[in-house]
Amino acid sequence: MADELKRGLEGVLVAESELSHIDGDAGRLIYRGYTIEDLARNASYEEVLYLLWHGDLPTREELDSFSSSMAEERHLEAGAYDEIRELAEQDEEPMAALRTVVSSFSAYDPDSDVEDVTDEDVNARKGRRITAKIPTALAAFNRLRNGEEPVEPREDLGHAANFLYMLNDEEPDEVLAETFDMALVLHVDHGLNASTFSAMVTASTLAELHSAITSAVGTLSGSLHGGANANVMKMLKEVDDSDSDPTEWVKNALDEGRRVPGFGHRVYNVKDPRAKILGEKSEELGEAAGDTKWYEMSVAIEEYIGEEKGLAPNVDFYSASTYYQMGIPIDIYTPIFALSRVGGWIAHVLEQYDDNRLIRPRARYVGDEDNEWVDIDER
Ligand SMILES: CC(=O)SCCNC(=O)CCNC(=O)[C@H](O)C(C)(C)COP(=O)(O)OP(=O)(O)OC[C@H]1O[C@@H](n2cnc3c(N)ncnc32)[C@H](O)[C@@H]1OP(=O)(O)O
Ligand SMILES: O=C([O-])CC(=O)C(=O)O
Repeated sequence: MADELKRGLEGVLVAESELSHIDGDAGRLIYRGYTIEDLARNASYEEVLYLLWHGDLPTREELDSFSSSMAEERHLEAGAYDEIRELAEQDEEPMAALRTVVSSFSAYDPDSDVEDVTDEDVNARKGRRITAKIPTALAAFNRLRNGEEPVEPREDLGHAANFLYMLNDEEPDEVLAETFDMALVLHVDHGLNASTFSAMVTASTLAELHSAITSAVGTLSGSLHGGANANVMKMLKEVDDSDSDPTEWVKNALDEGRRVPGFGHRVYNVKDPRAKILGEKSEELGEAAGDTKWYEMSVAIEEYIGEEKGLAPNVDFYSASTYYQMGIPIDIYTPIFALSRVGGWIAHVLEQYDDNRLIRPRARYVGDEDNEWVDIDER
């Protein structure tokens, strides 16, 4: 057995996947062979979900039927609303609230007692339900913590537009709906990122889908992963409030040994292609509002860190100013990442079930050997 230690599993191949591929030197990302640029420009979130879950792009008829079957699952049971109300009253942190709610979805899932956790038809239904209900739960949580009543989902709106409608109790205009839909497409899958791997590890024990997705939500929340998008916006606001030059501010942060959120990546050695697309969106939104301050500040930081540290922005860097300009509260940026990424988690869990082997690496033991037992009263 090889004894080479790979800290953080860097570069280690642990599975075969047909879902997404990252060329980290070229800055290229594909889902099932389609470039992220083509998908972002042309496909809806539902269309990409279908591609990931079913293997091919849907025909118009297939997409209509798939989208309706998702929309039908958007509602939440009364018990789920009670739980969300309680979490909002306790002022729970949004990712923790989401993790709890996603876990509890299994209590209301009509397929939860099916014994074969790998059953494809059952998992297709469970996957649709989990993905369809997360936006409803997140929008309800956000409203309840602000003292507002939840807005019931509408089945006549797309996945992205319906979320914004439930969040704001107002149908979004076309620009907002399309921008949000594109952001969901950009975030849905990304190889074996930490949260996806976490879902796969859980599934590999033959735990069922809700457990795998709950593991993944917890893993996404950390500041080295999905949690970085909210930290980027907090940083931009801190820079703005300090009235200092963005590059001066970042220089100080780096001198203090701080990590700058939204920069660096385990796989990309160049700019993340998703950051390019989101950067353009951020600029467009700023221009439409007549204020490109956030975009310009971001560009100044990107240029400085590129020159000084050779680090490029990842997906979280420009999603921050994009969401901010859409009026989305900063502390739900990471739950929104989960709202999209759940589609990728499910796709990878289905692949895992399809060709399962328990995931169980080893650690090199560096602890004591041959200690003598000492009775408790003699220690
Ligand atoms: C959706 C996503 O998950 S995208 C990633 C989101 N996370 C962030 O944006 C948080 C900031 N970024 C980081 O912390 C890292 O770049 C990670 C976690 C994304 C990747 O980490 P790793 O592949 O393990 O790289 P590692 O942590 O070894 O960093 C390599 C070097 O670059 C430096 N570095 C990496 N990212 C940053 C950063 N954002 N700011 C400052 N320095 C950084 C490290 O300090 C390290 O330098 P050293 O070798 O002198 O110690
Ligand atoms: O791939 C990764 O390690 C992190 C990332 O960009 C993502 O999950 O989208």
